[in-house]
Amino acid sequence: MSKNICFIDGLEGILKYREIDINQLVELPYDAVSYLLIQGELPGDKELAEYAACLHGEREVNREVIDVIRMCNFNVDSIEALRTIVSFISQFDPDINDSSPEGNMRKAIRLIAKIPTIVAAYFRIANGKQPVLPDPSLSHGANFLYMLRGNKPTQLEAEVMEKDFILSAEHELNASTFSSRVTASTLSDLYSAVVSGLCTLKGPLHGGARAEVVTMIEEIACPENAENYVLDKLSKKEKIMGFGHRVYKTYDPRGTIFKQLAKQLAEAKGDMHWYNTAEVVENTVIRELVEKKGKPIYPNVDFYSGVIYKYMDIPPQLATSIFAIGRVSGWIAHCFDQYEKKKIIRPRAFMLDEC
Ligand SMILES: CC(=O)SCCNC(=O)CCNC(=O)[C@H](O)C(C)(C)COP(=O)(O)OP(=O)(O)OC[C@H]1O[C@@H](n2cnc3c(N)ncnc32)[C@H](O)[C@@H]1OP(=O)(O)O
Ligand SMILES: O=C([O-])CC(=O)C(=O)O
Repeated sequence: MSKNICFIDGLEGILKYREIDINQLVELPYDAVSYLLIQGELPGDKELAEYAACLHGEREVNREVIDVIRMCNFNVDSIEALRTIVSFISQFDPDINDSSPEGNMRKAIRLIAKIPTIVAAYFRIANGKQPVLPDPSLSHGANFLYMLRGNKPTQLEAEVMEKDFILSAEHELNASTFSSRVTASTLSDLYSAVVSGLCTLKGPLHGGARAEVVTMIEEIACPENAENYVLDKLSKKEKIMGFGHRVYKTYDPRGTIFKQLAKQLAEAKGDMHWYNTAEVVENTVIRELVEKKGKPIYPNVDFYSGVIYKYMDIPPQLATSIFAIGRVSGWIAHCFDQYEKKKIIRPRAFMLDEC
């Protein structure tokens, strides 16, 4: 059942994937969480080894993909390229016309495995460098950073990236997952459903907020500027990116974990600057909106993840695509659930009044 994929208590700030709390999930490898979401239960050692081997073996992309990346416009957000290329690679998938559960699983593995390679290759080519071949011996997070930079990340950076993918992987019927499900509900193929998800994730009210957070932290530049920046925005009735949530009326549990990770990275790098800037933003928003106005506007999943990207030298143009690397497992879990239902999603227009 779709409600079994994810559980959110927006008042208590509890999040579970398949009945397992996010605080436990974040200690697992991304491959295990991806398996859990898609297969419905945690893998045993043998299942995990097999699933990981399949994923790691499917990371490479073909020559044509690199040729298309070279034709992209590098002055816009990377999600423009990612959306196009995911659509492009569907033509080369030998299972594109096989909608059996087995065919869909093979497509799922290729999508989860190749999206990080596409994002990293885009980044390297955009910066005048050659793409780096994936390293099958590395975890999802470590391999992504390796393909991005051309050298192995520190253990902490690899762990933070892995946890970012896990924390971003699933969130019930958020806008992009809903979009993917609607596409799957017509029995359209998995690539089309993932492209729908990517198009919807891009918006700044949803996954696009993470890129805006990175830009905002850069613009604020130092903790001394942060309070006035927030007060100025609020006085103009503008939103502070990375805050607020339709479901959480308390602190987002992923926000708490991301905040700890941001602090760990800041300490390890001996540079508290971005973390302290973010903390003043948070304290000001909470004082002005929660304490003075009683509005439940706390940091969401996009706030401290954006701060982490500052510490990992990840530019805003990559932030939404990196979110998608994690979220694709959630989209696929929902699509598989939807395929089983074999029922088209077709709400009536009056239902939009309640959204
Ligand atoms: C992965 C994700 O999608 S997580 C969300 C990522 N998006 C963002 O961070 C963008 C900023 N946040 C927002 O725009 C919103 O909080 C959303 C889209 C996440 C949720 O939207 P909704 O549930 O529709 O809340 P809505 O936008 O109506 O806001 C309710 C009130 O809180 C205020 N508010 C909500 N978010 C913020 C914010 N980030 N900054 C300032 N005020 C805010 C609104 O101005 C509104 O005030 P009002 O009642 O006085 O008019
Ligand atoms: O659930 C939502 O509405 C937004 C979302 O995707 C998330 O918080 O991860």
